[in-house]
This record gives sequence, structure tokens and C-alpha cells, in this order.
Amino acid sequence: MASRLPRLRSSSPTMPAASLKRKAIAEEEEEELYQPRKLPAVGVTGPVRPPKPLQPNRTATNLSKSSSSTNVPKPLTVPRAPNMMTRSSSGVRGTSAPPSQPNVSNRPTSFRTGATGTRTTATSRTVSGPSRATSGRGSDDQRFADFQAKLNSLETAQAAEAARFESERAKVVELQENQRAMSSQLAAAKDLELSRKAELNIASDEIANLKKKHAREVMDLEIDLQKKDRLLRDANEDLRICRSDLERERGTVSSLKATISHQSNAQLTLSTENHSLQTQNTALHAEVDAYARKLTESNILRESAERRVAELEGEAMESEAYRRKLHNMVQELKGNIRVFCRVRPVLPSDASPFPSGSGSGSNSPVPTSVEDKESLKADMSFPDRRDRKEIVIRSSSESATGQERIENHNFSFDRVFEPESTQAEVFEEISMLAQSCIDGYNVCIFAYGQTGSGKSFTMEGGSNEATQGMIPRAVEKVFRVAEDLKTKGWEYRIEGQFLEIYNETINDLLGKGDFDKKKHDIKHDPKTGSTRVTDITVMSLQSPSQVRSLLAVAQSRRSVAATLMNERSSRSHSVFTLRISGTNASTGESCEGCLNLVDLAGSERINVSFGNGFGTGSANGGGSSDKERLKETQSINKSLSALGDVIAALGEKGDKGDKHIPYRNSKLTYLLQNSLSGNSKTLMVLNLSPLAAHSSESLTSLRFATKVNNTTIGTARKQTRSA
Ligand SMILES: Nc1ncnc2c1ncn2[C@@H]1O[C@H](COP(=O)(O)OP(=O)(O)OP(=O)(O)O)[C@@H](O)[C@H]1O
Repeated sequence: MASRLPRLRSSSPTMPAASLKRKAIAEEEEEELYQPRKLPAVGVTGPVRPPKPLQPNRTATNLSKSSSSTNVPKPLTVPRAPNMMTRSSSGVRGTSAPPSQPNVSNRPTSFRTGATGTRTTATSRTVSGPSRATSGRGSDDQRFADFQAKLNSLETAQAAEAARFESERAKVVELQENQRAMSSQLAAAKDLELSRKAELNIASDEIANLKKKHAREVMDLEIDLQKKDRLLRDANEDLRICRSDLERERGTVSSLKATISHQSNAQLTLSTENHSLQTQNTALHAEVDAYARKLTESNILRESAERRVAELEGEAMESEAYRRKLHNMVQELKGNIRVFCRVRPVLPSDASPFPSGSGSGSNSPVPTSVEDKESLKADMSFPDRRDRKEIVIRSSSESATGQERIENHNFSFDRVFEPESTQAEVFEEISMLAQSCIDGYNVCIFAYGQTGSGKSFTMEGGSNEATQGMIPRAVEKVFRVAEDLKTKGWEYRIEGQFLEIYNETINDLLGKGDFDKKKHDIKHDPKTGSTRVTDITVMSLQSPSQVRSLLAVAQSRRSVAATLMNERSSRSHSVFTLRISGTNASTGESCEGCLNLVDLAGSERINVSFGNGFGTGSANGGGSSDKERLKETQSINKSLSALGDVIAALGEKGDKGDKHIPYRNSKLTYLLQNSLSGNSKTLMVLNLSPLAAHSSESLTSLRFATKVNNTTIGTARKQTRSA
């Protein structure tokens, strides 16, 4: 029976397995330690792992521990011989144990495991069977000896190994030192690396910023470049234009040079001439100076003469004004009826077959040339250029012997107005009369003349301001004076009426009823000297503009009443009356004046001899078979004759003082009784036609007006009352 020996666990006879393994690890670590480590790549971002501190070598520690415990190897416990008989059940290995190994003899029965020194007791293993213990004791001893020898050699080897281990440990320590140094170097290198990385980052940022800046600068430079390109193009264009200009200017300069050279020659000639002229000029200057001195002296003389003339003119004007004033005073003292004569201009319609004044009443505007106009004109002249008081008509007639006899008929009035005279000029002369009614006088202005001679134009006038006649102007004047006198305490009431006398019937031109129907009577108040017409429209006038509309109403009523055969305005007398009554509250005075503006019917229908008292004339239109026409002609004759009679009687009364005045012979004279009496101021405007065809009629009118002008009807008296 083969005994079973305890088996050794060691795998290597020469070196314990743990030691070998530790050695291999130590070598590996050493190898690792000397292996060059790769530094992280520059620019790699991310946290840099700090180097791990080196761990103390566990193997080395174990080794040192083990060395301290194994420096003196403990003697091996001699295994006791197995007691076959008293084999404990615990130390018996099961029969199921494998058969002995061929190399079991080489194995130690027990061994210390390196550092721990754990001892495995060989006796713990027992060989079953008594045969085996008895037969193998000698071999066991042998084996034990061998084993011991081997153990010794192993211990020797172990000692050698320990020595070697010591040297290795020293090396390890040294290596650890190196490693520490290297670690610190590595840490420093990593710090350096970190700082370099930071610097690198800063540098990168700077580079990026610089790149951006550079890009911006490049962009700016490109823009600049584009601008400069444009400027360059413009400059090139300017240069091109300048070059062309220069070329042109060169051409001009060359032509100018030619001209200059030509002019230089001319200048030479001229300077020669100039020199001689200067000589002449000097001589002339001397003469001029002499003349200038004379002229200055003459100017002084002329200025003093002009001053003297101005003084004399002023004196003359003052004298004239004074003379006029005296004349008016004389006229007023004499009490004459004043007479103005006005000749109208030739009208285009005068060239028609029925010129105005012919009785047809046609006034259609037929154009006519200047030559035609001149041929139509009567031979009239106005010799008194200063006072404008004279009119001369030349007439030719056949003498008894058949020879042509030319006569000059001279007439003189208070004022003669030529055809060119204006309405304003006429009114200037009669404005004082308008003012007189404010002062309490009765004034009568009547227009006398043949049909178409300008009576209506003079009294009523045209539609615009320049042509408006005596009625609107007189009214305006009255209102203006009344307004001025308000400051002196005067308050005025102004009333107006407008009537016509046709066929000895009074018609209200401002009324509403039919003409020739209503009966109007004339009433005089001998106390106040005022005249009233019954049932006549009397309008209270507040402003001059009212008078214009009043005249328009009268005109439209007359037009309605007119027939083709009957031009009413020519065959009736129209009388516009302005009654002015004023009171002065501060002085207690009151006054009442009356202004009558009369447009008489055409005078050509009477053919009177003023010398026998105006009453025996026969009508021009007496040949008319029309009964109505005859009637109106007779009425006109009657009223105009009555007017002549009244004026003649007034003149005679002035001489004798007891003459009857036939006011009642016509409605016209009866109406104007208070305005024609010696208490009144009367003005007759004689209107004349300028036409040669009307010369005979004009002469008749002029003779009538002259006799009126020579009539003295007494001194005008103011109608004032004291309170
Ligand atoms: N001084 C003048 N300047 C311009 N035109 C005038 C002048 N006088 C009269 N006329 C014109 O002559 C024409 C006749 O004038 P107007 O009707 O005043 O005459 P008359 O004497 O009143 O006639 P009748 O007796 O028929 O009324 C009108 O067309 C008028 O405009």
C-alpha cells in the first residue's frame, strides 16, 4: 500500500510564485514608470486631469514586511512519523484521494507561504493503511532529507532572493524618488502647459478680434476704394471736359491774339487820334467851363425869377379867388339868375339819319370816323380861355344880293363848358348852391335845351361815378355838409320827391299807380315859404346811395309809360326836389331849404321871341296831325312860355317893384314859385347840341339864355327862424 505524502503547493521549486508575480508586477510598474508619457495635444480643451500621486508599492510594502519577518527564516517543524494506529479521523484523507503522483517525492510536505509564513502541517495528511507506513520509513527519511536539503537550498535561494529584493527595493525607492521628482516636474510642466494654453486662448481671441477688425478695415478700404474709383472717374471726366475746354480756349486765345494784334494796330491809330482829340477837348473844356459859369449865373437868375413867378402866381390865385368871391357876392346882391352853358360832345349816333335832337329820339350807337364827326360839327369856338365865359357861333347866310354872309354870334354867361368838360367840373361850379340849401336857401337848378342836347345827362348822368350827374352829386354834397355841421349842433332831416309834369299833369315818379290818373295839387305855405304836392311820395333819405335807387325807379316808371311815338322824358318836365330841414339844439335855430333840380322838356318845340315876354311862341311840332302830340306840344310851349314870363316879370319887378308874377300860368312855374322868387338862388344850365344841323336851334336857345342871364330877380334870402 502506497503511503500518501503531503503535497507541496508551490509551483516553482526555486522561487515562490507570489514573489515571482510581485517581481513581474514591479518590473511592469518600473517599465510603466520609465515609459514616456504622451502630453495632451495643444489646444485640446477640457479639464486636464492632475497626475495621480504615486501610490506606495503594495508589493514593496509586503516585501518589506515579509522581509522583516523572513530575514531570519524560522526552522521548519520536523514532521512526526505518522501514527498509523492512532490516526485521527480528522487527519485521514478520504480513500477517494487520487493515487500518488510520480513527482510527489519532490514536493515538500509543508512550506511557508512567503510573507504570511502560514504553515501547513504535513502531518495533517495521513496515509491510510499500515503496510505503507512500515515499508516506507527509510525512504521517508531519505525523502525528508532530500526535502530538507531542498528546503535549505530554497532558503538559501530565498535569502539570495531577499538580498536581491532589497536591492530591488532600493531601486524602487530611488525610482519612487525619481517618480516624485518627475511628478513635480510633470505638475510644473502641466501648470506651464495650462498657462500656455490660457495665453494661447488669449492669443487666439486676439487673433479672432484682429481678424474681425481686419475684415472691417478691409471692407472700409473697399468702400474707400469704390469712392476713390468714382472720384477718379469724375476727375477723369472733368479732365476730359477741361481738356476740351482748354482746346477751345486755345482756339479762342489764338483768335484773340490775332484780334489783339489787329486791335493794337487800331489802338495805335486811335491813340494818335485820341491825343489830338484830347488837345481839342482841353480847349473845349475851357469853353464849357466858361459856359458853365454863365449857366450857373443864369440858373441863379432863373431860380430867383421862378420864385418871383411862383409868388406872383400865388398872389394871382388869391386875387382870382377873391375876385370870384366878390363876383359871386355882386351876383347874389344883384339877385340875377345865373346861367351856365354846356355843349355836349359829338356822339357816334349823331352820324345816323336821325341824329339826337332831331325829334326822333334815336340814339343808336352808329360808329363814325373822326372826319365824319368834324364835318357834323357846328362852327363853335370858346375864345375866353381864362374865365371860360364866352361862346361864339359862326353862321353863314345868304344876303339879299345872293352873297354869302358870315356872322359871328358872341354870347357870354357865368360859365361855358366845352364838350370835353366833365360832370365833376360842372358840379364844382354849382356845389356852393347845393350847400346853400343846407344853410336855408331855396335853390332851383334847371336844365334847358333842345331834345338830345344833354339835359338828362347833366342832371341825372350815367351809371358810374365819373358820369353821375348833378342830382346824385348835389345829394352827396348835402349829406356831407349836414354830417360836418353835426359838430356844430345841427341835426338835419332830408326828404326827397321826384315828379314829372306832362301835359300840365303832375305824375309821381316814385309812386305806384298809373300815370296821368291821380290828381296832385300844389300847396304853398306863405309863412314858411315851403311848397307841398298832395299825395306825392316823399321819401326820407338816410344816405346818398338811396338817391341812386330812387332815380332808377323813376327811370323805369317813365320807360313803362313811354310809347314809340312818345319819348316821355323829352316831352315832360321832371322835377327832383330835396327838402332839408335842420335844427340846432344848442342855439335854438332852425332852417328849411329846398333844392329843385329840373330837367325841362325839349325846348325846340317853342319858337319864341323872348323880347315880347316868352308867351307868343308856336310849337315846332305843331304840324303833327296826332291830337295827343299836339296836346303835349302845346303843354310844353305853355309851360316854357310861362317860365319865360315869370323870369321876365321877376326882372321887371326888380326895376319897378310892383309887377305881377304869373306863376299860376303853368304847373311848372307854380310848382317852382318859391324857388324862382327873389328869395331864391336860381341856376339855368343851357345844354347845346354841337351839331351844325342844330345851329339855328342852338342860337335860339343862346338868345333865350342870354336874356335870362340879364334878368335881375332880387337878392336871395335865407329862410331861418329863431326859436
Ligand atoms: N356831356 C356829355 N358827354 C357825353 N355824352 C353826353 C353828354 N351830354 C349828353 N350826352 C349824350 O347825349 C345823348 C342825349 O343826351 P340826353 O338824353 O341827356 O339829352 P336830353 O337833352 O336830356 O334829351 P331829352 O330832351 O330827349 O331828354 C345821350 O345819349 C347822352 O348820353
